[in-house]
Amino acid sequence: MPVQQQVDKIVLTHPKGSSAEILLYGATVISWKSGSVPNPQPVERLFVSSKAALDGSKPVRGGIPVVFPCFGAPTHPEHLKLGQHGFARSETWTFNSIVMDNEAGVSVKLTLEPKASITERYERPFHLAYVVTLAEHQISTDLHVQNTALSTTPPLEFQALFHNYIRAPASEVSITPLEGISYYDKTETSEELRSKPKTEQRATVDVKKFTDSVYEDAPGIYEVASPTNKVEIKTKSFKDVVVWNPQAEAGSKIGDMEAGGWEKYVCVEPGYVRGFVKLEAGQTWIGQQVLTAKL
Ligand SMILES: O=P(O)(O)OC[C@H]1O[C@H](O)[C@H](O)[C@@H](O)[C@@H]1O
Repeated sequence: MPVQQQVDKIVLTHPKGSSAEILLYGATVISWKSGSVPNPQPVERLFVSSKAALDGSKPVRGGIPVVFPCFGAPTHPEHLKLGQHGFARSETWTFNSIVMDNEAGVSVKLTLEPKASITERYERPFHLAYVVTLAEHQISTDLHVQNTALSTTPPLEFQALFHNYIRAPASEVSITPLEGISYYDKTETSEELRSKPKTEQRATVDVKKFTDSVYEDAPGIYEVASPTNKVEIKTKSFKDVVVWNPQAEAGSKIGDMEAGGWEKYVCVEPGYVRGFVKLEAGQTWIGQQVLTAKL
């Protein structure tokens, strides 16, 4: 069966051999196994910590967590009761439907609407739909945000981001093309330095040291390359991208990170995180990424 509905997750299987697993908790993609043109045998492309909780007790340390409506600690007045990265990654979504099931792609839709656990911390009405589509060498994730409020209310203001943990040796991985793009360095020691933009000088960005960089107005198409995995990330409506690897310096302090886990991945996270999307009542915004296995 190309779409298998289990108690806690949806498993997608493509007729050409690729597969994906989506946890209903957080709509988190926790596995994407894909071959590529040069290497047709499917292999795991995402990193999930062996210490990650998959039982809904906390956001998943790995895969593709969905960040909404705030990135990092909340700054918007409507988000102040929310935790880091908002609520989308820590709520259980509903399996809505199979969108497509053929050789071109196997696609499902999950949804999230206001419920008590959300409305006690966040008052704005919204409808989220998340469409995950698996193709032979690709997975795409589309987040549809609808402002379901009455037309007299002010726009819905939010941030959104896909927190991709791409499996790759951190000592060898490079991310391109970010040269010349301005970024905010969250590893800096003071708020003053963290809020001062720097300009990326490197033709290829690496994560050999603790890295937490928010690139603003980035190209929207990236290559994450290492000797064992190469993934292209093509995005729509996400003007920013975050590159994060904690290395031992910060990684050893993360409770659900396996020992040395930071050596096995890089997070390359397309998002709209500098400023806010402003969505008028009745309107829908779509943020999208397509990940393509290239090696
Ligand atoms: O530990 P989490 O809440 O999952 O956040 C993990 C990381 O997410 C992003 O990459 C942020 O830029 C980092 O500052 C943060 O440490």
